[in-house]
Amino acid sequence: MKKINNICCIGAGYVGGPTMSVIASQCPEIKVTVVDINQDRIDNWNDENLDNLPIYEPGLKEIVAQARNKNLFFSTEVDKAIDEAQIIFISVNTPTKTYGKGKGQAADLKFVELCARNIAKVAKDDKIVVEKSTLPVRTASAIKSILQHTGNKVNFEILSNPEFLAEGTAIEDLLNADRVLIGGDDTPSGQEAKDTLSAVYEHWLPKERILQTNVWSSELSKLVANAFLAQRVSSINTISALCEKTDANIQEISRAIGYDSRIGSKFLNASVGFGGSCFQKDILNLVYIARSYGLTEVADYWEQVIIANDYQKSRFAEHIISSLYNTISGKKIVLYGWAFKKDTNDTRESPAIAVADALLDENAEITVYDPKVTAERIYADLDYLGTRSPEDNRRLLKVSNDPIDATKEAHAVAILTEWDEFKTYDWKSIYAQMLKPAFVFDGRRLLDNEEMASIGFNYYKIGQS
Ligand SMILES: NC(=O)c1ccc[n+]([C@@H]2O[C@H](COP(=O)([O-])OP(=O)(O)OC[C@H]3O[C@@H](n4cnc5c(N)ncnc54)[C@H](O)[C@@H]3O)[C@@H](O)[C@H]2O)c1
Ligand SMILES: O=c1ccn([C@@H]2O[C@H](COP(=O)(O)OP(=O)(O)O[C@H]3O[C@H](CO)[C@@H](O)[C@H](O)[C@H]3O)[C@@H](O)[C@H]2O)c(=O)[nH]1
Repeated sequence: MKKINNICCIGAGYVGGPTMSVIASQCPEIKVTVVDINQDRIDNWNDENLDNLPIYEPGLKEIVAQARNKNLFFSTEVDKAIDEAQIIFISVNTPTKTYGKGKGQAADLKFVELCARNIAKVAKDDKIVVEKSTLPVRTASAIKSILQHTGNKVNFEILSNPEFLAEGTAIEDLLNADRVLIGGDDTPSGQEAKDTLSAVYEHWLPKERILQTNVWSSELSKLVANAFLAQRVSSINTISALCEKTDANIQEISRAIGYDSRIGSKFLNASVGFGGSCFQKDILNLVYIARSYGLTEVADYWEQVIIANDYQKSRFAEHIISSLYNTISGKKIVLYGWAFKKDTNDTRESPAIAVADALLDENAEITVYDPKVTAERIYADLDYLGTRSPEDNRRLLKVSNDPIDATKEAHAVAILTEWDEFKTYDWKSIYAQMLKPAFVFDGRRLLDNEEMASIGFNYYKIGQS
């Protein structure tokens, strides 16, 4: 088994940055270089002020402070890092395709292919190439084909090592992973590569948690894990709609079913819908793959998870509109939270974007407060939808840094992210300065019904009538 002292990771994003920071902090003898073509991102990773790191994750800046410029480096010198590394992680983005065949469903693999071509061009000695990005099943064969046709006699072993961290808990998830999955060929050199990568993780994780499979099982397991998790959220969210009609309480239902050890209690929190860069993208990809093999029933089954999620977001927006007497034109509605979940500044596929867009369609005057998301990001998310002009988005939607001041003369507050600080606000003072009747629409089930009602609010909690 090879002794590893040099690792490179292509892609300094939400996965590459935290994952490599943890590897560097746990493996002091290994030099870890994270490279990216985005100069701004790399500059931010190298910023002396650790509050300017491009990603916010609890515990991340402490780990970066400990390892950066010792055995952890961030750089745009992609070729040099590839050349020096024994293991190369590919951790670039694999978004849903926005063009051509598979548009709107298949994963766009152009960035991954560019990495493979770059590795093929630069490598002068044998390398282990690790798919860290989430990829459709059988992508490794495309990477292998590109790498094996370089004619430079370099031997490449391709491994699949999907990442299971969740944002907001990335460092904890990495340090204490339930499992690490490593897929590779069952040949002697494939086995050696799997063991070599396994030894890196064994610096801090027990060997039993490192699972080895063939490449295809590993690639597909990642899509399936996300599909199962998202399915639970959609399942509980569909039942939240039924609860609102029947006087049943979704929290009591989650508790009642979660006590069944076969079902388990996690991922049963009803919400305004799931967001994040992964769930929707990976299920769409699974649906696309199933359809491409002619498995229509399989594809339809999983597609329903996305349809139910879209329904939950629009149902929430429609409830706001109907509660405010079917007209919200010119009414001030404050959105608490824009990130797709708490403790992250990531807004990709955040349900807040869809809810805001639906309210703006009705000419509401929106004010957004999020403790970690910038105004620039919020406008970029809305402009990307192309529903209305950037000028209209800026005219109708304002971003505030003061969550309490934002509620002055507001008709309603809608809670869209479960930031802990929302629970600590003085809701009596908020009530005092809002227009009456004052409404709170709680899409994250954060606040207490009785307390909110006793203050005087018309309080709606998703999943409860
Ligand atoms: N975000 C998550 O929580 C998460 C968790 C598990 C898995 N994943 C998967 O990991 C992969 C990466 O996700 P992410 O959220 O880190 O993406 P990201 O967009 O945050 O980061 C990707 C980075 O790759 C860089 N890049 C693209 N092409 C490049 C090239 N040719 N050379 C150098 N750099 C290049 C981009 O500039 C960007 O900084 C995706 O496949 C995703 O599905 C994400
Ligand atoms: O009971 C729940 C649990 C989650 N959510 C929502 O579901 C979304 C996704 O949450 P979570 O899974 O915690 O965050 P992600 O960072 O998207 O992580 C998922 O996607 C990653 C990218 O593939 C995987 O690595 C992780 O294992 C997987 O949990 C968020 O909008 C949550 O608010 C709910 O509404 N109710």
